Amino acid sequence: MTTRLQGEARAEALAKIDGWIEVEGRDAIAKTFKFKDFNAAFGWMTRVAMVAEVADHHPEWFNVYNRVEVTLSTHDAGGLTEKDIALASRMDRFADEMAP
Ligand SMILES: C[C@H](O)[C@H](O)[C@H]1CNC2=NC(N)=NC(=O)C2=N1
Repeated sequence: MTTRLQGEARAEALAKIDGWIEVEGRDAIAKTFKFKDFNAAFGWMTRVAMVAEVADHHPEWFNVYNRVEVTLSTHDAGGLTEKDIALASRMDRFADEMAP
């Protein structure tokens, strides 16, 4: 069972990902991604969905047109774990690959 990130390990993990904020009142991280248009946003979501399903670790997200608001937390652990950091990294990498 994955354990919640705390203390130094948490700080180190958060330092590895860019642009993610800690959600107030909940042990989770969040980031808003913006794309060229809806197709680009949905294409990115599709790529993320594939790796999320394989990892059995799923994002909470909300999409309108070219914007995707993402929140990551590990429900089973009741907070932020390495699984969230790993998914956040994949999301960032996929978004970078789509940049013009
Ligand atoms: C039963 C199933 O494996 C669990 O509910 C998985 C599915 N996806 C999940 N996603 C997230 N974000 N956190 C979890 O704890 C989680 N658990």
